[in-house]
Amino acid sequence: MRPFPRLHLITDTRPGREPLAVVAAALKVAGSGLAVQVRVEDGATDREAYELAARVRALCAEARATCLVNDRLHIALAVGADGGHVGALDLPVEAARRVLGPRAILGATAREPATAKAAVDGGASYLGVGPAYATTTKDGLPPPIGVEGIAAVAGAVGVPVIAIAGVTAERIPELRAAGAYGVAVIGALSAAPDPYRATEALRDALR
Ligand SMILES: Cc1ncc(COP(=O)(O)OP(=O)(O)O)c(N)n1
Ligand SMILES: Cc1ncsc1CCOP(=O)(O)O
Ligand SMILES: [Mg+2]
Repeated sequence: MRPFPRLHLITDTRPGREPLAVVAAALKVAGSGLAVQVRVEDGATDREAYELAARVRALCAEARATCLVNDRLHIALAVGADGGHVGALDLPVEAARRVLGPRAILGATAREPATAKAAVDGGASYLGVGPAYATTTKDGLPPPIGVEGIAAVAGAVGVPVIAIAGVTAERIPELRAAGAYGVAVIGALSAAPDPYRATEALRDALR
């Protein structure tokens, strides 16, 4: 079985972004060390989400990388993704586990130890923990929990903690020192002038 990836790239489908080009560049660098999470804007149709997920899934399969789908678990199943990710406004973790089945990868969002433990008890196989730092990528987030918050969650659970929000290559050492297994990024790759080079920097910082 592949080791669980430490670098998670979440697709950026906002206007002007090029999610598939960014995914292709990141896969060239990180290959099986990458998980790509297909995330579309709330207003996207299921058809749009399916078409993007099917293309990402094919690119991931070629590179032996992990493919996850955010929120829309029927699309994860439809494209044969490796799993999905749910948060507080999505299916409850237990229900998500029933939908995906016992072997799928299931991520859940948590920002503090109690919800993290409940998610693991409900069947989460990894946790997306944050916001670690401030970010402009997503509106309406609660205040950042910082490396202390990451450490509190990482110390409370036995599944991989993936730190999210405002993550850069420079911040990876302190996140790893706090107990994060890996990181999830949008802007660090999607807004990079050279996503290939930016993936190299993230990958090297995670080694
Ligand atoms: C790895 C990872 N961590 C957290 C999230 C956020 O999920 P959620 O809280 O459900 O918010 P949306 O991404 O659905 O807007 C994530 N997607 N991935
Ligand atoms: C989807 C999501 N959920 C919490 S923060 C976030 C976006 C993180 O984006 P960035 O890596 O650009 O800060
Ligand atoms: Mg969600």
